[in-house]
Amino acid sequence: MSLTRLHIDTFRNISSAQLSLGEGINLIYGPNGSGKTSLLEAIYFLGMGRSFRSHLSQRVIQYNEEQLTLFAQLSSNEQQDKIGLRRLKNGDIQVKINGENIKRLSVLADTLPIQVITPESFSLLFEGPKSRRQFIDWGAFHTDPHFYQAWSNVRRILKQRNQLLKNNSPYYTLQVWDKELVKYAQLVTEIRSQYIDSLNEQLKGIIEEFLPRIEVKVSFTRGWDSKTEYAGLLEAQYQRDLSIGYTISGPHKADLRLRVGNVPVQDALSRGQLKLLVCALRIAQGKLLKQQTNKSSIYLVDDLPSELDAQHRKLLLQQLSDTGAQVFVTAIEPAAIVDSLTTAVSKMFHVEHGCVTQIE
Ligand SMILES: Nc1ncnc2c1ncn2[C@@H]1O[C@H](COP(=O)(O)OP(=O)(O)OP(=O)(O)O)[C@@H](O)[C@H]1O
Repeated sequence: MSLTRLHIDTFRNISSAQLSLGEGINLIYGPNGSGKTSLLEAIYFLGMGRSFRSHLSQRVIQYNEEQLTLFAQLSSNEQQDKIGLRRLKNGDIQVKINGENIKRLSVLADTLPIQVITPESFSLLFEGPKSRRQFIDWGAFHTDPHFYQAWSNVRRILKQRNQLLKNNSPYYTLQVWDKELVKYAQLVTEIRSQYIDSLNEQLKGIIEEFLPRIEVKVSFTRGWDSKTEYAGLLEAQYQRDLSIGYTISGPHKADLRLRVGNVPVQDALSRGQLKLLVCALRIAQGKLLKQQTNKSSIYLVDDLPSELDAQHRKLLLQQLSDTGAQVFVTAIEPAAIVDSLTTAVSKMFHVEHGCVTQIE
């Protein structure tokens, strides 16, 4: 699966661009502040309905403009799909797939599985559990059709439950919610756990390439003590939950644990090694997606040369090529990427002051 065409209108400093894209590696180069990351961000926005840089979506609309428009043509297994997205300054978002209005952004995410590797990526390991949970849930969402609904239900029920706790409601009023919560929490946990097991299998060979002789263990914590039954725990923790007005344990507290021996990776690996580990995790996700669903990810790789030495840059590009995925990679100088590739670049784009030109 790959994007064959991309049209961008009034997105950050890109006023207008109509691009014909290549299947393998698409190299985007240009000076600082030219709009390279904005181009990657536009692809991400089209797949997720939000930015990977700013949580304020209106920031991506070009200054003094009222809206942004994105359009892409997607080719997968003989099928051609057209995706259009318009985001207005007032917050409205309109999405169309093959001319049909789409109400849920999850349909977009399902259509375009996007992976991002940026200089900020390694925060996955350092920031709070939210980004690590998002990492697990990206895989759970794309590989299990039941995950999205089960996780949406968990979040909805937790919201109701927390409201009841804030209102000092007696336990029996929570019980009916808890029954449902337990059911969906178990399903979410099962899917996440299975996903992490499969990911570990994929990861072994990839880590050997990226971090030879280092044994990284990836495990999953469900968000409550694994020896305790969730229903009983919710009842036992009712007074505590009531005092803080919030459900303290559950799948919303799940986390990914990454260790070398018994030591957390952030204390055991160098900064560069941590970045390689994040790359390995992303590649493993892409390979697993392909294996389990026959879908390919689209990789957005920002500012690669500044992050890795020449040998590891080569290794990462090789591994990305091996996934068969479409890759968009940015650099200030094209040589930094071209010299690290064993295969030819599929398409090359030069960006300057928001103007994107294809180099023949
Ligand atoms: N909403 C907006 N409207 C217009 N221009 C914007 C908007 N938001 C950001 N910009 C400008 O867009 C430019 C492009 O930024 P971008 O991060 O895409 O550049 P880049 O080529 O990736 O740079 P670098 O190599 O330094 O990472 C910046 O100069 C920024 O000031």
